[in-house]
Amino acid sequence: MIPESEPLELPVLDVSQQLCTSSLSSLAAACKEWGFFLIINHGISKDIYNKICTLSKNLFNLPIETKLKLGPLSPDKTYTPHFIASPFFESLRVSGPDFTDSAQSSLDVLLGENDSEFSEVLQEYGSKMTELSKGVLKLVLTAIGDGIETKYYDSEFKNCHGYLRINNYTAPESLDEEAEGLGMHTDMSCVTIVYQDEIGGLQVRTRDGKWMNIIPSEGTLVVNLGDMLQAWSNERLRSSEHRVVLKKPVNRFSLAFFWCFEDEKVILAPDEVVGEGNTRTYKPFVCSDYLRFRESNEKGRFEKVGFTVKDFAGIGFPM
Ligand SMILES: O=C(O)CCC(=O)C(=O)O
Ligand SMILES: [Fe+2]
Repeated sequence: MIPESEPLELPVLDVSQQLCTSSLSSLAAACKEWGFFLIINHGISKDIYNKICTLSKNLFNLPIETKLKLGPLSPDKTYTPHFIASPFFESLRVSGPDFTDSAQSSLDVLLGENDSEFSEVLQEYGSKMTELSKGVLKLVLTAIGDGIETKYYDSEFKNCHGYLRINNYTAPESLDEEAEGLGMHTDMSCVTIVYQDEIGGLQVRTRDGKWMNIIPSEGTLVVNLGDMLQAWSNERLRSSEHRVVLKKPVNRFSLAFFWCFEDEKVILAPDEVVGEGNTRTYKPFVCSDYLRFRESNEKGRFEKVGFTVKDFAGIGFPM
């Protein structure tokens, strides 16, 4: 069994403030070392989480036959049933930029009717998370080097898009051993912003292989850097390896907002980001080819680390 890490001071960023040089350098260190950090004062209210949680529970409580109308064999494929990622995990995807439309079409299939309250609240959440993701990404780029954000944000990141996964973890019946709610994985995004409810269970892996608990705290969101940023930055930014463990016999709820490059984007670290005298560690690749590689590969599928962006495009890593 892998030991759990001693509690360490986690990087917390106040995103309502202009960051000073020392906060930027601790942000850069956190992004390189951990691949994640926490944010506060992000302007997303507790109220919106409660609403999404309550409304989503009604959907997850529908019979499985109904939910499977959006399952992996359906045209929409927006619902991931239990036993794909883990026996406990199920998830509904809502895609931007028109979150209302995406939520509405899922609801039409599930309920056969409109639920404007649900689609409106998801639109509000999606728009806020879009703005937050852009802001967070700009901060990360600013942190990794002078002028990087100014030079590359517009040219490289302006076509990014977001989608939301509403995750529901059913309560494990027996807790003789900790149940794995979601196995260790990396996200395929540039950045992912996660809200976890008060149950907790999100863990991030340190470079020396220890698991660090991310204790939930009201008003705090978790930012995980994803594979796309790891490759684009030539590993100056680390893709966070994380998982969810279920330690209590209760339902757990989370929202993960993925901010990603457009499918056709060719990912190649700019020379200035690689830095003089450093070796390039990734071949250029098309974003959608990597997504397909992860989906089609048993070990890379959904949530299993085994085949990641390093295996796909890392120089000196045979595919
Ligand atoms: O449920 C969580 O806290 C994390 C979910 C997650 O990592 C994901 O959906 O990729
Ligand atoms: Fe994740």
